[in-house]
Parts: sequence; structure tokens; C-alpha cells
Amino acid sequence: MASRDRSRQKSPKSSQPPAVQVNLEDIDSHWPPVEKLADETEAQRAERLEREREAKRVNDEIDHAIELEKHERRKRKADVKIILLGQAESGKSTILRNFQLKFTPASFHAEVEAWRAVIDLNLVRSVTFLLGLLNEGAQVPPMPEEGQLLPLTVITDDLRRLRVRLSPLRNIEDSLARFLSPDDPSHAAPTPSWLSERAFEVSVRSGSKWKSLFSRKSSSSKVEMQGFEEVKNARRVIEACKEDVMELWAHPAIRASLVEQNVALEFQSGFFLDEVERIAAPGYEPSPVDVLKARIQTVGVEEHLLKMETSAELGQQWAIIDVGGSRGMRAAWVPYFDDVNVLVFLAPVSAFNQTLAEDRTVNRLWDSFLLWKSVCSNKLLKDVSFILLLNKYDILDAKLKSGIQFRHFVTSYRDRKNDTESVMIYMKDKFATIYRQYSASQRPMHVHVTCATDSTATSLVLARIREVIFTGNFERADLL
Ligand SMILES: Nc1nc2c(ncn2[C@@H]2O[C@H](COP(=O)(O)OP(=O)(O)OP(=O)(O)O)[C@@H](O)[C@H]2O)c(=O)[nH]1
Ligand SMILES: [Mg+2]
Repeated sequence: MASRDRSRQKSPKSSQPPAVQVNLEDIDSHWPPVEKLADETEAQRAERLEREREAKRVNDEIDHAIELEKHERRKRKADVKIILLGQAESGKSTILRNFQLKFTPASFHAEVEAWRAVIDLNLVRSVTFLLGLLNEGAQVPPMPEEGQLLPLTVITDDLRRLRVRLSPLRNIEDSLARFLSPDDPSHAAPTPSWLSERAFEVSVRSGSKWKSLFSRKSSSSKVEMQGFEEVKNARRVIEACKEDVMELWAHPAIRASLVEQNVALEFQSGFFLDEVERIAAPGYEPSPVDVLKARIQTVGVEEHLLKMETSAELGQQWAIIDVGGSRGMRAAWVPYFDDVNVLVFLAPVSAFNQTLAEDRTVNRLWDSFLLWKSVCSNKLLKDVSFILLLNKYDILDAKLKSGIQFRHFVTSYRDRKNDTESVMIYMKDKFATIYRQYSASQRPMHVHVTCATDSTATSLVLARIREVIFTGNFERADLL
């Protein structure tokens, strides 16, 4: 699930304060979170206990699956073990792809065809989102809530024509999602009676092994072959719709509606509408940057074994653990903290004006700070090298330059300057303070400001992480 962007509330034109503000000086008083049980009736109590029993049953099942997985993992020994942590959409899987691009480039390039299907789905989802704005006769709630988008009131003939011509994309969206995530019943795009301001609310889940489907194509089953045909067909439809998609995305009424409702699609994950001409062209091969920009949600915990192809590490195996970051998935992380050498924590600095998809009352930046605090103080990680990546710097920069006021969302920022440098200094200081205060041991912490979709800049950061890994290993060797 993707998160919500509160740009609707923080328009520079609007004087209204945003609904979810945070004061970073309050971080102590809110941790650990306290359950509100006062005034609970008997019926509510019974309901809560039932919910807790069910949650325990699900937890026990997860624990069992984790134990099995742990057993399997112990059989495969890696030379280096890195864990990527952070909230959903912080960029963990994107950093993993950067690792693959830098250290296992041949395997990275071998997977490009699989990524094209994801990019196609990301693109189609943006188009069907725009088509939702042309939903004539849509049931509009009398009092639209925050997060609900309203369709256009006047739909001109050219838009009506585009709507008809682009309607095959709806079927494609469904077949691509079904192919990429066959076991997931929630793959299909939702058809709400009203629109959501998020274009990409439902993600395909990466646990469904879609990449391996492409690599063993020749030995695929009949059903899988049928799926490949649908993916190829989807490509043909996307190519045929290229001009219409460009016309729709450039249409003044569509743009005006998005501006009016303060929806900035370009800040959302998996945004490819500005590149339709290239992506929908016949023979399109995704570039490494396209692969880094694609969005696919991680569900559960995945361990990727990288057989290093670079000369310095040739022959080594690095295990990179990539986790699903939403709140419901965090309980599953802990068993993977065993034997970890390096922890890379991703904090998306651009998320200051967004709320969690899983809990719209929680500011995403606030959630990142709380998560950082609990990770720092975790005793199981006390011997692990810590690397903090302040990610999505480019989006933070674009948001501040567009006039969005940081202090409207982070009240403790007060009247400091609203420029990227000052905001970054402030955030770095907050993360470092939490680290100093709560770290389970005295160990160095490395901080980098990153844009994970920029492979060149990220490559330099990965080189530094490699140094930390080697230094860490030497320190361990010294202890022996
Ligand atoms: N512009 C920009 N986009 C980024 C950056 N880092 C990641 N993204 C994009 O943000 C989206 C989400 O990134 P992911 O790597 O899937 O996030 P994640 O932390 O793995 O999320 P979960 O799997 O849900 O836990 C993807 O579309 C990425 O391309 C960045 O620094 N700048
Ligand atoms: Mg992920």
C-alpha cells in the first residue's frame, strides 16, 4: 500500500493548518505507545480479546513459517549480511536494486524483462487513475472526506473520446497484476464509488516470485504461458494507446483538476507519465533508472543472495534482507536480526507532509523517527554497524521549492528557513540526537543523504558502505 500525500492541506495558497502535525521535541512523551483502554464496555472488551486471540493465532503461524525459513537460511552461509529497514516506500527495495546494479550487474540486466511488466503496470495504473477523473455520473459523497478526489464536472467531447479509446487499459491493468501476483486475491485495482487521491494504491506483491517466472520461461506451464501471452498483449495495447495517453496527460482540464485538488502525481511512486513517448514505444527496453523508479511493494521478508561479480568481492556471497515496511509487517523483522553485519536504515525525508497508508492519523516523518528510535535501542542489533540513509532528497527539494512549508507539518521547526539545506541540517540533527540518546551500544553511525533513483550518486554511497563492511569484518577478525 502506498502512503497519502497531504499536499491538499498544505497548499501555499491555503491558510488552513494540516490535520496531522508533529512536534519532534515531543518524541519522548509518545514512546512507547500506550493502548487507550479507558471507558471500554464489556462488549468492546470481548471484541478486543477476540481480535487479540486472532492476532496471536496469525502471529504463531508467522513464527512457525519464520522458524522454517531460518532453518533454511542457516544452511546457506553468506559472507556478509545486510538488513534494510525503514517504513513502507522509504526506498529499501530500490537500494537493494542499486546493490544488484553495482555488484551483480549481469543478474540485474537479466531481470530487465520482468521489470518491464512492472513498469507497464505502474504506467497503466496512472492512466486508469486519470480516467477516474472522467467518471461521469460517479457517486460523489455530499461531504467529500480528505483523500477523496472529485471527478470533472464538465467532460468535453475530446475527453469522452479519449476515455473510450483508453478503456482497454483497464483490462490490461487486471491481467498484468494477475500475472505478476497470481496468488494475491487483492491484486485487482479497487473500484471505489469515489476516487482516491493516490494513483497507485494497490501494489503487486513481490513475494509472488514474478521474476523467476521470466527466467524459466521455456519450462513454463500452460497457465504461465497464457500469462506471458497476456503480458505481450498488454505491451501491444500500451503501444497502440501511446498518443492518446500523451494527449490525456497533457489535457488542460486534467491538469487543472489535479492542481485544484492539490494532487502532485510526480511525487508519487511508480510515476512514468512524463516518459510515455519512450516507454510506450515499440521495442522499449527499461533502463537501469527505469528499474529503480518502478514500484512494487514488498510483503513479508525477503532474503536475496548476491553472488558478487565485481573483482574485489568476486566469489563472495552477500545476503541482503529486504523487508516489507508497513506497520503490520514489522513484527516479522526481529528473527532476521541474527548474524547481521550491517543495518541500513532508510528514512524518506520527503515524507514530512504525508500520512501512513496503514494509519492516516500518523505523520510519516514522525513514524520514521519512532521506528529509528526502536531500531537504535534494540539490543539484538548492538553489535551491528549502523548506516542511516536520508532518502528521497530530490522530492524533499522539489516540495520545498514548490512552496510547501516544512513548519506547517513539523511545528518544532518554528521559523527556520524553508530551504532544503536548513531542513536537512535539522533532520540530521534530530536523527543523530535519537541515536546518541538511545543507541544500545557505543558504535559509529554513518549518515548519507541519498536519492536512490540516481544510480551514479548511490553507487558512491554503496562504495562507502562496502568500506564499512570491510572495516567491520576487520574489527571482528581483531577480536578473534
Ligand atoms: N524520487 C525518488 N524516488 C525514490 C527514491 N527512493 C525510492 N524511490 C521510489 O519510491 C518508491 C518506493 O520505493 P521502494 O524501494 O519500493 O520502497 P520500500 O521501502 O521497499 O517499500 P515497501 O516494500 O513497501 O516496504 C519506488 O517507486 C522508488 O522508485 C528517491 O530517492 N527519490
Ligand atoms: Mg520494498
